[in-house]
Amino acid sequence: MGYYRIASHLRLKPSARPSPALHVDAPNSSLRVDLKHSAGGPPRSHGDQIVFHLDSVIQSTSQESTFNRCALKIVEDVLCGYNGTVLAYGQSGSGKSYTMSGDPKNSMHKGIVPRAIQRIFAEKAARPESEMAIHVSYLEIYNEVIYDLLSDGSQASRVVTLLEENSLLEMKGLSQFHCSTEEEALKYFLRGERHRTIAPNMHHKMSNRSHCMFTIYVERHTKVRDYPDRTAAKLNLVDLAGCERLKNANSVKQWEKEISNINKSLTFLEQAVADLRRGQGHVSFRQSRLTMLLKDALGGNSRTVLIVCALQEHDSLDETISALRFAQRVKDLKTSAVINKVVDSALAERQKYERKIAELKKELSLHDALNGRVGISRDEISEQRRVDLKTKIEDFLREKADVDVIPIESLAQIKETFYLFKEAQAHLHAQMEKQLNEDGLAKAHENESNEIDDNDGVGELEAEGFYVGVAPLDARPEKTETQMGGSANFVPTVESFDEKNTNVGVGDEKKRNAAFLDFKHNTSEGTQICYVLKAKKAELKEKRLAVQTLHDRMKDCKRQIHDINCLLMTDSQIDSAQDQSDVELSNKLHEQEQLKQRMETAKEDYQRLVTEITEKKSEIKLLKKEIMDYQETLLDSFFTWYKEAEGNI
Ligand SMILES: Nc1ncnc2c1ncn2[C@@H]1O[C@H](COP(=O)(O)OP(=O)(O)OP(=O)(O)O)[C@@H](O)[C@H]1O
Repeated sequence: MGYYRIASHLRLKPSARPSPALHVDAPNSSLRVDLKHSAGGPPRSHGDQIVFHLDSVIQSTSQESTFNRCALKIVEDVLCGYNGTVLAYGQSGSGKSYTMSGDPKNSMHKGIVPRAIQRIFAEKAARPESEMAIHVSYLEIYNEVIYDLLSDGSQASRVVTLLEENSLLEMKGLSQFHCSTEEEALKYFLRGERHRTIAPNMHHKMSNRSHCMFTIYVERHTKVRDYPDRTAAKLNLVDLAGCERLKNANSVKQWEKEISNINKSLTFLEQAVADLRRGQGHVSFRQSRLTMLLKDALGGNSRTVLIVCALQEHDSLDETISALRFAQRVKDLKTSAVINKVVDSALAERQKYERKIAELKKELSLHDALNGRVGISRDEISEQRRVDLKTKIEDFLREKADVDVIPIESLAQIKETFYLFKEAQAHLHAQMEKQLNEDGLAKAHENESNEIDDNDGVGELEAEGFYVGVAPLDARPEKTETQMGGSANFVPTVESFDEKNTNVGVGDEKKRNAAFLDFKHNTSEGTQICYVLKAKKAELKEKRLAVQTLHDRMKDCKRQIHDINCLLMTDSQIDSAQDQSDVELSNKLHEQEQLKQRMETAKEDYQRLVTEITEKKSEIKLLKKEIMDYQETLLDSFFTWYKEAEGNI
């Protein structure tokens, strides 16, 4: 917050007959009044004079340079976010309205208000990167009542209620209008001008009988920054009613009341200024509407300029001196203006918590230091720290002798430790999965090659003759060097049949087949072997069906493992998002735990099924071997029986 002195300018209305008492020293911004010429009272001695030092003395100056000298800086300040006030003060007819309003439609004679509007809209056009919202309001204080000059209703409906809460003023009933263009703002200003209370007096026909305040509200939003800059400032342009001597006024009750109210409020204004100059703790701003409205302009959040308008005619010398005294007093006042930032409540809340967190961290580190816990960090852990921690966890998991415990250092470290454990577990899981898949494939391959075609039909009779069938691959004997060409593992082929039965010619085939059927069904030996063979084949069929069922279950199990694995992979991706709450994290961990349990169970089932299938397969293998042995026995027995029978014949 900075303190700013109120600038005080004097504008003298051009006069054909200026008082000889007034001596302007424009370069030194001063005015000397020779009191010996002062109207009224006894003549003063020759040396009586007062010199008033101001910020500038403006005489015969254009409206444009008056604006540039007195008001431009304030308007620029408003564009930067400061509140500003330009106050025109002076006796009736001294040129206050000319200075503030002038002739708004005439480029040469337009006053401060239209020029301020022009400057603000020029800035809006020149800075497209800034969003500017401009509103206006216009009020007057007439006989101590505030009226909205922009409202078209009856006088009663235009009354504005002034409320004060926590030193902040609220004007209930004062309309504000948004203006998109300079013309629009000017249109509202002219509308308000038409509603002002005016009456003729001895100085001129259009004397303003009220204090008027035209306010331009500028809300600015700079878009280029990360954190947007929003300012909301207002420019109060005040045209005070002129003080007037009651004896000069036409004696009409209405006017007497007006003049008395105007003079009273101006007296309160002077009192407030005097209190402020004396640095009095309590300043009586509440004595009038005017002082309440000008509280900030005189000592609060505003950059303020006073333009005292004065007449140079000799018969107005007393009023001019009193206006100059006022200007001199105001010049010493200081205000405390600040840039009016619009607070983004969400941002403010965040900043508040950030500050709170920083304070708590400081408190914690102090607490740690007092308890001898040195080197504990509660900040996010660094990348290097993470790598170290990972190595430590890996050593811990490998049960390295020197890492039997991971010391707790901070909450962030505990969280990170959990993540790293999870990462290690996921890695282990992926490895196991890979291994399992490899094993599973190998086993499946092995199982497939172990498949036995039980439709070999060895020893069965076909319609056309004796069917020796095709032995499955695994039914073939593993040929060793010594076994090459041997008959230990007999495979019944036509050749081997012939080999066993060299005496049986091909031409006897029909006879032999009939004898084989006879042997199987009508001899006790053949019937017995066939009975056992049939039972063994039934058992084989049953076992194959069981293997098929186990195979189906194994496929289901494999699918289940794959699905759970996919879920676990998805979860681990979600987990990498850092912005999860503790509750979400705990739910996620719980879900993952359940998935892992399901995975364990599925894997156990899978292993059990693999074992069962392997066992069943070896049983089948044995059974097939037995069947083949029985088939061979059947053939051998048949040949023996057949030979004997042939011999008998
Ligand atoms: N600097 C100036 N140059 C030319 N004309 C001026 C100047 N100042 C004032 N006038 C003229 O003097 C007349 C009175 O001025 P103005 O209405 O501004 O006085 P005022 O102080 O506002 O009076 P009141 O308080 O009674 O309303 C107007 O006709 C105005 O054009």
